[in-house]
Amino acid sequence: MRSMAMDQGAGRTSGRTAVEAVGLGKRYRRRWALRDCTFRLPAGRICALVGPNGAGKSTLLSLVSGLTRPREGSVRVWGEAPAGASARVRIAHLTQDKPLYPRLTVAETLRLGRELNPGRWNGRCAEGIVRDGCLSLDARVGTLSGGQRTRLALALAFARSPELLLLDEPLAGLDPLVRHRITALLLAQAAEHGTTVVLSSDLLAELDGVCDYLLVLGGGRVRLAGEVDDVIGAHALVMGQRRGEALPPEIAAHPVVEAQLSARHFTAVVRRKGPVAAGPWETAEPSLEELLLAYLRAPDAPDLIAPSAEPVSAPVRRRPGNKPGIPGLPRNGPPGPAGLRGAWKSPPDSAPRTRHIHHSGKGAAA
Ligand SMILES: Nc1ncnc2c1ncn2[C@@H]1O[C@H](COP(=O)(O)OP(=O)(O)OP(=O)(O)O)[C@@H](O)[C@H]1O
Repeated sequence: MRSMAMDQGAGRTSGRTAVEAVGLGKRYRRRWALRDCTFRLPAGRICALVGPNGAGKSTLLSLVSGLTRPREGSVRVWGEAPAGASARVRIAHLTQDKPLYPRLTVAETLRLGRELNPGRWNGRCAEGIVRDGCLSLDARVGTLSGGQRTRLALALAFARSPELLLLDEPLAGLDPLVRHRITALLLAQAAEHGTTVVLSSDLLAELDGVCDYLLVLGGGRVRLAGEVDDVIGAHALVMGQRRGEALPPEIAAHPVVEAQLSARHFTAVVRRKGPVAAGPWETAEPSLEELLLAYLRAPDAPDLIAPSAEPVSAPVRRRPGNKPGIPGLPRNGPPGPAGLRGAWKSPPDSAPRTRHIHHSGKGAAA
């Protein structure tokens, strides 16, 4: 699936900036939901927005769509304030509850969409999406399944011809087959119309191959941002036989994002400072899912803002201890054996497992 997104994206990627946030913060009463959020999303990307519950994903989408105003900092969409009239027509925001009128039929819903969006309603697109899902035009929205409602909501969103589409967990609650169909629909439509998409999702395994850009939030801040390939390429997954209490020093010499030690084996995701030394262990590139899981399990691991995600208008303010961007590493270090990723899915032994070691800086497992 990765190549699918990359191929579709390649032709429409440009140097333009779709979204740029600088020091963006939102506070609800006494608590910050999002703070010091700085990143750039280039146009034409399919960006995964990932983070644990309460990380601020919905808040960020609302700020980008202009639904909510920031408490501090700024966000620009196509260089403009998102709440302004000219930016607003270029943005579609599908919130988690996918607001639709249950008493209207599908046909009435599409008619309403046309009436509310004069001059920029693509009826052929909406009808095509509805027809491909075999939705009856006479069916009442209240009787549709979750997947059918999602399809109708996406039909409304794409028919508005947005240049930026913000989707808040559009795949939640759908069965795997429907998720696959909706994802394929999303990729095809985004490719056809050149839409920049931000897709919030906790279905980590399904983001690989769909998204070519990554924004990971945690604790109300940006933890990872940039091209998926750049971010993955800055890390290594190392696994081998355990010999002692700690990780081998050659591996612990790299900043350890997360390490797991079982009775006989260790696995670690490290931020590579250079090639990982050869030794009695295997080194591979982590999959997107492995990398995301490592960061989600290690909330104190250092943030990584790739150069591709640095705003043009202002430098990224780094938290103490965080290293800048990706240090121009050669990709991949020593290659792992073929099929390693598949094998990694199951634990390397069945001994009572696992000790998670989280590091915020230099690794030295204890
Ligand atoms: N309207 C609101 N009033 C008060 N607090 C809010 C409001 N909306 C969000 N919050 C708080 O802001 C924080 C971020 O919430 P947000 O919904 O943006 O996170 P999220 O990453 O989308 O979470 P989830 O994955 O559960 O949807 C949470 O602590 C939440 O309780």
